[in-house]
Amino acid sequence: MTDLRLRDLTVRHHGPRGPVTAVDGVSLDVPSGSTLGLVGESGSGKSSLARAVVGLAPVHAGRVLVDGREVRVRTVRDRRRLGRLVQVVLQDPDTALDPRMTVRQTLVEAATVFDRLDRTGRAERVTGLLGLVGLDPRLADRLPRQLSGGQRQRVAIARALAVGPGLLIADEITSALDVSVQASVLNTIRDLQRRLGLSMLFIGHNLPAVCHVSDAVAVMRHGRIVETAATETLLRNPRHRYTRALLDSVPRLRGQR
Ligand SMILES: Nc1ncnc2c1ncn2[C@@H]1O[C@H](COP(=O)(O)OP(=O)(O)OP(=O)(O)O)[C@@H](O)[C@H]1O
Repeated sequence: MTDLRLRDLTVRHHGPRGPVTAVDGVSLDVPSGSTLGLVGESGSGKSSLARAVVGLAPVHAGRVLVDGREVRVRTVRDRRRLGRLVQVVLQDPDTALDPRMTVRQTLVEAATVFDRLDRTGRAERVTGLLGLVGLDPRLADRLPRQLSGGQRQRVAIARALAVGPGLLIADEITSALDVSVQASVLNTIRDLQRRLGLSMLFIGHNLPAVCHVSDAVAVMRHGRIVETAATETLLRNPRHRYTRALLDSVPRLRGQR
């Protein structure tokens, strides 16, 4: 079990036209074993926040705390050490997976980063991981291009789980998928989070999808958090007008309330 806390986190990129403050003094908590949703429109800074947690975007100010300890990713060794606790799954499985590696090779590579496994152990781990994400073990010897988008995303999730992390950051993991498979991938990630007792930061722009998997939701706009509340509370009684606007732009959700 792993908890994540951000304190006054500011992320600043150095763009061609000068510095861009993508995340502006954000504080949030992902308590151990729970899911915090982070929702906001494109460009609100969600990915910059996620990337900063794992050292892929520059922390300009503020602190990232994992299990109460401040994280500073400066070296490959730092990133490796953090990877044992925190794994990220990104939007596009096509670019995340190596096209020349079979599913088995991808999963074995991830599973043996920290653990030594013999032949039997490797085979068992691959089967176990595929089962966890709802994939048929017979897909193990396929290449990514021989899988559907949804299957590829499940492989990316399995790879993230292979090291046994305590915290998963899911950044728009269903956005690139066909609408027809989005719900099943959402359900899979929600079940996994519960079964494995993972902590999760679930990032998306689709409020119903984010609410579906999250215990609490933080709403982000222009690099700032405008509202954080338990999911039920946010849906029933949104306080910020931007949250209300997000809710009102989803007719299906309004029908459900
Ligand atoms: N590497 C970078 N260099 C310069 N500017 C960047 C970089 N990455 C992001 N930005 C800028 O930071 C701001 C926030 O972007 P970010 O991708 O974090 O938002 P987002 O909410 O994740 O949006 P999206 O869902 O479209 O990815 C935007 O103005 C974006 O143009």
